[in-house]
Amino acid sequence: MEDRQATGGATTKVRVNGTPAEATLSTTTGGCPELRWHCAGATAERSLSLEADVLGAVASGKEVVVRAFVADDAARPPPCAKAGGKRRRREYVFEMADGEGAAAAWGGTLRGCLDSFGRPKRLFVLINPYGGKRRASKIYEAEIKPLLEAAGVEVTMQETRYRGHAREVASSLDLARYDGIVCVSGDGVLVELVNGILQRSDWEEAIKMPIGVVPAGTGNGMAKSLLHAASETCSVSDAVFAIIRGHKQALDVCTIAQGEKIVFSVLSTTWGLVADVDIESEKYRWMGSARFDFYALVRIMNLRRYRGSVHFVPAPGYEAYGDPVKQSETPIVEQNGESRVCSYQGPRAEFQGSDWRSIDGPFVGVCVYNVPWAAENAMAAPEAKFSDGYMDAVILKDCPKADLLALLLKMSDGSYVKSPHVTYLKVGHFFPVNLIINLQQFKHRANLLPYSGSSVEFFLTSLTLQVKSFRLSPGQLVEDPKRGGIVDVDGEVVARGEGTYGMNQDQYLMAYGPSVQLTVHQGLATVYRPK
Ligand SMILES: Nc1ncnc2c1ncn2[C@@H]1O[C@H](COP(=O)(O)OP(=O)(O)OP(=O)(O)O)[C@@H](O)[C@H]1O
Repeated sequence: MEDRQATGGATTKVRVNGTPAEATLSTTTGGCPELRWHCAGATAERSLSLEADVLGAVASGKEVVVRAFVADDAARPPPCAKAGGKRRRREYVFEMADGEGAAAAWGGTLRGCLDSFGRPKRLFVLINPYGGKRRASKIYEAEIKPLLEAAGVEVTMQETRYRGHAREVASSLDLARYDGIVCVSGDGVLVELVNGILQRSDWEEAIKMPIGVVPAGTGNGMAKSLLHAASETCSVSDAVFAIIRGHKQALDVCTIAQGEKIVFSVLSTTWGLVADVDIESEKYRWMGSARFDFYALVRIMNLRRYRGSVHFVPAPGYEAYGDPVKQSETPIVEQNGESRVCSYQGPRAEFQGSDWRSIDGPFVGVCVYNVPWAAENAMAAPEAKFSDGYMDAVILKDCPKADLLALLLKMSDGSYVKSPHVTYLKVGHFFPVNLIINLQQFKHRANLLPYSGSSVEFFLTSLTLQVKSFRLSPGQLVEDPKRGGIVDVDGEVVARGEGTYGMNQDQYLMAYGPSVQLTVHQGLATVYRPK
C-alpha cells in the first residue's frame, strides 16, 4: 500500500510543516517526478518538481524532510512548473499519518528519484581567494557550502595559494575520487584547470570530468554564458544549483601552439583594444569589474590602431567577408605532435585547398570568441555556441571615437556587432582527417605579409576534424612603429610586442612575431549547465 502510494501517485494524509494536508509523491508523471500537496483550507495546491526544485531529502521516524531551492513559496500548477525569480532555500517537513513505514518508503522513493538524475555526489572544489574582490572564501562558506550540504554532496575543498596552483592541482588530482570539479573563481582558474587536465598523461579520460563554474572573480564570462543561455541570473546560488542538478554541456577547447609551446583556451583570443583593456586594467583590480569599463574609456579617448592583417577560412554563410586570397598565398602549416605523446597536443589539422579570405588593417582590435559572454556585462559574441566547433571573430577597423563609445554602451546586449564599423563572422571549414601542415613553410610565407615582421595564426579544428582557421598577423602601432601590441588568450598574455605595459615583468609563453597555430577540438571538455 505504502509502496504503491509512493510510486503510483496515490494521495496520502500528512502534515506539512505542521499543517494537515493531502500529498502525492508521483514518480511517473511524464518522466518528471513531483511532490504535490494541498493544505487544509488552502485555495491552491503546492508542488515541487524533484528535478528542478529539490536539493535533497531524508526520512527520520515519521517525518520526511524535503530540502528545496525554489523561486517562491506560492502555489504553482503542476506538473513541473517553471520557477522564476530569485531562488531561496525552503525546508518542508512531511509528517506521515501512516507512520514510520510510510516515511521510510517516501524517503527511499525520493532518494531513488534524485539518484536517477545522475547528480554529482563527490565534488572537488577549487577556490581562488585572490580573485575578484577577494571574497571567494567567504562566498563559499556563506552561500555554496550550505547548498552542497543540503544536497548531500561530499566536498573536498582546496584554496589556490598562488598563480598556477590550480593547474598543478589539476595535473595530479586523483580524479577517480570525484564526480566533478568546481571552480569558485573568475575565468582564470577555470582556464588553468583545463590546461592542467590536458597536460596529464590520462588527458583523454580526464577531460571528460565535468567542470562547474561559480562566479567569484572579475570577469566570470563562462559562468555568465552558461547561466544566460538557460535564462538564469549569473548568481552564485544559481550556478551552484546548476552543478547540483548535474546537467552537462560539451565545450569546445582551442589549442594555441607556437612550435613546441602550447596553451589551451576556452574563452577568447584577443589583440588590440580588448587585449589592452584586459591586461592594462590589471592595475585597477580594486575597482572590481568596473575596471574594464573605466579603462575602456581611457583607451578609447587615447585610441591605438595596429597595423596587421587577418586571414581566415570562413564558415558556411560567411564566404563573402574579406578579400579572396590567391591559392599560391594560402598558408600551409604542419603540425607534428607525435614526439610528445604524454599529454594532449591538439587535433591534427590541414588547411590546404581552402578558400582563404583576408582583411588588412589598421585595426582597432581583433577578437576570436568561444562563448557569447566575455565578462558578466559584455556580450562580445552573441552568436557563439559552446560546442559548434566554430570560433566567432569580431574585427574592429578604424572607427571614430564617438562611435566607439556608443559601441561600448551596446556591449551589454551584444548589439554592438551590428555596427557598420564591426565585422562579425564565424570562421570555419571542413577537411578530411590526417593532415600534414608545414609550419616552417608557413612561417616563411608570413614574412611576406604586409606590415608583418610578425604573424600570429589561429586554426580551429573540431573532434570530427571540421577545420576552421583564422590567421592574425599583428603588427606595430600606427602612431608609434616601435611599439607592438598584446596577444591575450583567456585573460593571460601569451605574446607581447616591444614597449607594451608590463614588458619584462614575466617570461611570455610565445614570441610576438612567429606563427601561432590555434585549433578547436569540438566539445572536448564538459561543463555543468543549468538545464
Ligand atoms: N592565492 C592566489 N594568489 C595570487 N594569485 C592567485 C591565487 N590563486 C589563484 N591566483 C591567480 O589569480 C588569477 C585570476 O584568477 P580568477 O580568474 O579566478 O579571478 P579574476 O578576478 O576573475 O581574475 P581576472 O580578472 O584575471 O580574470 C589566476 O590567473 C590565478 O592563477
